[in-house]
Amino acid sequence: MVCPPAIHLNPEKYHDPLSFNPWRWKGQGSITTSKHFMPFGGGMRLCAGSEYEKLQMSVVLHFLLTKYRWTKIKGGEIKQTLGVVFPNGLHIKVKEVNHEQE
Ligand code: HEM
Repeated sequence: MVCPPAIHLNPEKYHDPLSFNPWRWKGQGSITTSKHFMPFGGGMRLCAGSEYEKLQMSVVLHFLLTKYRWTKIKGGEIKQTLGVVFPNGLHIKVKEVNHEQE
């Protein structure tokens, strides 16, 4: 049995693991499951919804990032527990982008 958060937040494998840095996987190809990266589990218990979920997250993120602008108001401090939590929340203001005015 493995604990994915313990693996994903291992500073011996990932430099500064709590910082938001999607580029840490740049150039590594499309790794879905490895012994150092298993967001959807692995092996016989691999998440049955993993491909569907990756498509859904791509579509949702695409629209959230292209149609809206986000401004941080307060919070956002990360605390490492068994997972990653925001003890004081993360307050953001979301504004729809008006592409005609840009
Ligand atoms: C971001 C979203 C999701 C994440 C991070 C996630 C993660 C996981 C993980 C880590 C496991 C393995 C649990 C274990 O080893 O016991 C799992 C199993 C599973 N997931 Fe997901 N999941 C997600 C979304 C979904 C969705 C949308 C569905 C269904 C439409 C789904 C269906 C399942 C099923 C049926 C299993 C059990 C597979 C088995 O034991 O044979 N998951 N998921």
